Amino acid sequence: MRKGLDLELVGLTKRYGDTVAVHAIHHHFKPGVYACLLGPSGCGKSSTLRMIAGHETVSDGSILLGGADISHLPPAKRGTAMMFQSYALFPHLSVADNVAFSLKMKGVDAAARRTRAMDMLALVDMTKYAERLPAQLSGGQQQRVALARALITEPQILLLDEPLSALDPFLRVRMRGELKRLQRELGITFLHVTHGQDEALALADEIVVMNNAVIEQAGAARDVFNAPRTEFVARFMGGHNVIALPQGHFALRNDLTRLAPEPGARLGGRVTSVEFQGTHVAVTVIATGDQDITAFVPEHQFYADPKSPGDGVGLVWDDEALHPLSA
Ligand SMILES: Nc1ncnc2c1ncn2[C@@H]1O[C@H](COP(=O)(O)OP(=O)(O)OP(=O)(O)O)[C@@H](O)[C@H]1O
Repeated sequence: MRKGLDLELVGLTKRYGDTVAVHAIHHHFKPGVYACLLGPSGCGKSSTLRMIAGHETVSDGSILLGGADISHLPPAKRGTAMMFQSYALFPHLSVADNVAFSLKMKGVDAAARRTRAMDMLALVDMTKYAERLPAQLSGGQQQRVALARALITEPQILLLDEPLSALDPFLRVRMRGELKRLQRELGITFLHVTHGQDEALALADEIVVMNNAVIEQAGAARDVFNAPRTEFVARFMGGHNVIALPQGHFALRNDLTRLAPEPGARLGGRVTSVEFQGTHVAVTVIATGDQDITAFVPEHQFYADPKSPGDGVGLVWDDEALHPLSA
C-alpha cells in the first residue's frame, strides 16, 4: 500500500440549517497515525468524518490531503475509504464479490479483481469465506469483509465510523486488536470515530476529543488522559476527580487519590460508597465543599484497613498529581 500523506482540516465547518454540527475546526493528522475522534453523542464526530469521506458537503473551510484540497472531490477520488457502522454489504453478492465491487466499478477485469479481493480477504483472515453470502457470516466476520472492501481501494486514509459498536463486548476487544494490527501493517492513517474512552485509549496514537462542535483537546492518548485541560475532558475521559481548591479547579486521577487519617489530610470527608472492582476498590467520599471524590485503593491495601459508608476519612495526594483545568 502507498503511505504517507498528511491530512489537514482547516477551519472545517458543517451547518445543517441553523445547527452548527462542526464549528471551524483545525487539525493536522500526521501520516500513518491511528487517531480516534472521541466525544459524546451529537458533538460532531460523524459529520467531521463524513465531510472527510465526501459523503457530506463542507459548509466552510477545507480538507487538505498531502497539501491538495480534496474538499469538493467525489468520494472515490479522494484517497479515502470509509467503513460504515452497519458494514453496508450487498446481501446478494458473495463475500469476494462484495470486496471486489469497487474495482468492478472502475472497470478492472474479472481475474485481476478476484486476485486483489483474495489478497484483501487473506489480510483480514477471511479467505475460506470468499463464496459465502453476508447473511451466512457472524457480525465479526461481516466486519472483516467490510474492512477488506474499504482497503481494496488502497486508501491513504481509512475512515471508520463506530466500527466496533455492533459487536458483543468480547468480540469488540478482539476486533480492536485486529484493527490496530492492520493499521500497523499497512502504515496508513486510520481515523476512527468512537464515543468509548476505553476504545480510544486502547487503540489511538492520537486522541481528538470533540465537544459541542469543536475540538476540546487533542494529543497523544497518554497525554490527554494524564493531563486533561478542561473539566469536560477530565470527566469524559474518566478515571479522574475534578477538585475545587482555593487555587482553582484541578484534575486528579482516582488512582493517585489516597485515603489517610483525617488530621493532616488535604481534605476531610465521609465515605458514601465502597465498590469492589477486582484489582482495586473504589471508595467515594463526600468531601469539604460538598464534592464527590473517588479514590481507587489497591484491593490488598483496602482490605488491610477497610472502610464503610459513614466512616470519616482524609484525602491526600502529591502536588504533581494535580492538573489545573481551564474551564
Ligand atoms: N443530516 C442532518 N441534518 C440535520 N442535523 C444533523 C444531520 N446530521 C447531524 N445533525 C446534527 O448535527 C450535530 C452533530 O451530529 P453528528 O452526527 O456529527 O454527531 P456525533 O458526534 O457523530 O454523534 P453520534 O455519536 O450520536 O453519532 C447533532 O446536533 C445532529 O443532530
